[in-house]
Amino acid sequence: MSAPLLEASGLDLRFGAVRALDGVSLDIHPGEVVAIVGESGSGKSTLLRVLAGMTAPQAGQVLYRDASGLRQEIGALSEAAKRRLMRSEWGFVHQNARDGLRMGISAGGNIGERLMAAGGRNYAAIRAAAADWMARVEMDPARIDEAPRNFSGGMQQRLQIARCLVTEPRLVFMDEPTGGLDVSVQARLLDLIRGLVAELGLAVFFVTHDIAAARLLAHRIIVMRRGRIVEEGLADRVLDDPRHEYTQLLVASVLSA
Ligand SMILES: Nc1ncnc2c1ncn2[C@@H]1O[C@H](COP(=O)(O)OP(=O)(O)OP(=O)(O)O)[C@@H](O)[C@H]1O
Repeated sequence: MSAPLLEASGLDLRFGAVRALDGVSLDIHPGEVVAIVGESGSGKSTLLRVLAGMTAPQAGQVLYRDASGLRQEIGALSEAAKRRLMRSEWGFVHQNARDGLRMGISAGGNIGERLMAAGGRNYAAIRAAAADWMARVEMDPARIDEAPRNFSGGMQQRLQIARCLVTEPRLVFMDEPTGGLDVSVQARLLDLIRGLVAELGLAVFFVTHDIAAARLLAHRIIVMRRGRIVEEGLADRVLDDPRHEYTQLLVASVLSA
């Protein structure tokens, strides 16, 4: 197997008396999709933010192997270096599309801006790429000049995904990417994400409450409870043969829902 893209070890983070992360270690390999599941408050979003360098852990480290093969400790990078990484090799899809879009500029501008941040300068080519990406996420490219507020929640989420993927990052973090959307919209969006992730060979960490989404998208599942990893393994194994009592409860609560 190829060397890990990202390796986290011994991550600890407390908020007062709450241990949001308690000795978390994990890794992800190129092209691997890892779902982080667990009940509300188990530390999923905190873990994602720490892995993406948005929040510093109180102990432990996150190492990232960049496109040139260099292993970098995320906590030791300057803010500018982290922003560069986020513009080029990484992407982040927020639960709320508004957190990942610029609401004041057009749909095409939202996608094109990320290409320009990555060094694109040819306006016609950027606009063509933006239109192409709108089509890839099943949006109407004729609406390229419309502002995000004109689009439904599901369409805004598609736009956020297009903005994130247009630069073909190596590693994408997704925090409940279909949370808050209607169930029918969620299903189509999950299908779309699954297709794009496979086509681009992306490595993805994605946080979800939704065991069905984890089954659909993930190769591997990490189960968190009270800031700790209680179980991890291949998605089918974890869901069909959960070993930890807590995972059994999570899976059973979905089956009986
Ligand atoms: N900035 C913060 N200040 C104080 N406590 C926090 C902060 N962020 C998270 N916590 C606490 O840390 C714990 C883990 O929170 P986190 O948001 O990571 O859980 P989660 O599994 O993502 O939950 P949810 O599914 O509800 O988003 C919770 O008890 C939460 O209240």
